[in-house]
Amino acid sequence: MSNAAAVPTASPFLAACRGEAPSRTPVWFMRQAGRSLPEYKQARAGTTMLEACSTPELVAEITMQPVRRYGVDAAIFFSDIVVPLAAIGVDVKIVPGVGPVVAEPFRTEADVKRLRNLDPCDVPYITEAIGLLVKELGETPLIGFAGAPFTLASYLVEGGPSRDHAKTKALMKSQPEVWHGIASRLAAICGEFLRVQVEAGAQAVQLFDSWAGALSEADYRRFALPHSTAALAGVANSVPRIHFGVGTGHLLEAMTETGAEVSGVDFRIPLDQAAKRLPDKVLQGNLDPAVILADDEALISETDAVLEAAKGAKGHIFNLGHGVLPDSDPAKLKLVVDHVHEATAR
Ligand SMILES: Cc1c2[nH]c(c1CCC(=O)O)Cc1[nH]c(c(CCC(=O)O)c1C)Cc1[nH]c(c(CCC(=O)O)c1C)Cc1[nH]c(c(C)c1CCC(=O)O)C2
Repeated sequence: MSNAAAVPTASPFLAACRGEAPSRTPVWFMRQAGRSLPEYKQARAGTTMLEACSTPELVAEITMQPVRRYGVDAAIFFSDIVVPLAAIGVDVKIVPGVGPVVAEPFRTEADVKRLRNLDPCDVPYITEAIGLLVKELGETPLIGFAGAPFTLASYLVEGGPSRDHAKTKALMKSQPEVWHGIASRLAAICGEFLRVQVEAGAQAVQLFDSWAGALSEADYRRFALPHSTAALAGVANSVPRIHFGVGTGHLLEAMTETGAEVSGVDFRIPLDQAAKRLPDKVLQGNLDPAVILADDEALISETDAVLEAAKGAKGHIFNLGHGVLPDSDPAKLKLVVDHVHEATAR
């Protein structure tokens, strides 16, 4: 049984996710916990990212930091998309300033078998951290998340971050059965990772297919969509599901076929255009993260432009169009939260 029912629908974030009229437009930020916060740097000192992610008290503390500071309408669980891979024994490290690096890349039939299923017993620290958070968060909902199979597979196949995803695309085209083997195992792992978080008390989930925008629509449909759909099916009919990718303007409609209730829109597509294309979806987004570094006047007018563009949508959750940049001033993020709340209070 999930604890989702215990959360009052008074949460503006959950009301918006369900397509109901919230008391104000809810706001949260992708990557709201992290390097832009001095208290984060202090909490993380002397601990690697993956160590931090498996220490429940630290996970709970870091997840709470942006909630306390900004008054956002949702917390995002402090973890990383590679945590479930590390949990099943994949030799992956998160290198500061680089990202996930995989010691032995996955490229053959034999490599498919290196991906075993995730068991809830592999991630007791996730269940424990969420238990701590549900108590501390009170009425603020917690968003669980996972990386989508394509984005995770890109790290596994390339061996690390990649601009062009060339080895991944080459594998899809030349050995589709190996590709589908890797991606379907990743879908099972992602689905289970989401399920563990929901069972522990996460009230919504976001599937990050950050790099899906690198695929043509035809390739997305053939090589990524079935696996993302399978991953999200693990938590269907239990909590609202948000689906997000970067540079995915050409995939907006295709990505909704995963069944996600909320479509995350990056900053390249105006929300009024997204609303016309996705009339049945609640939209999340999409202030350009770079605008947080602009002066206050520009920041407020760009924030208002996002709110205005979202008016034709079925529902709107205010967010950035991708993650908070490390140089962001926390005071500017606070300004955006307060402004959205004041401008939209009903
Ligand atoms: C692609 C991806 C990753 N991780 C994630 C994605 C998808 C989102 C996106 O498109 O950005 C998801 C993620 N990673 C992290 C969160 C935590 C919650 C939050 O949104 O605040 C979330 C939701 C923490 C993190 N994940 C990471 C950090 C920074 C590590 C640190 O502070 O030492 C944080 C706070 C590390 C990480 N992990 C990853 C990258 C590219 C990096 C950056 C490496 C660097 O530049 O240092 C992989």
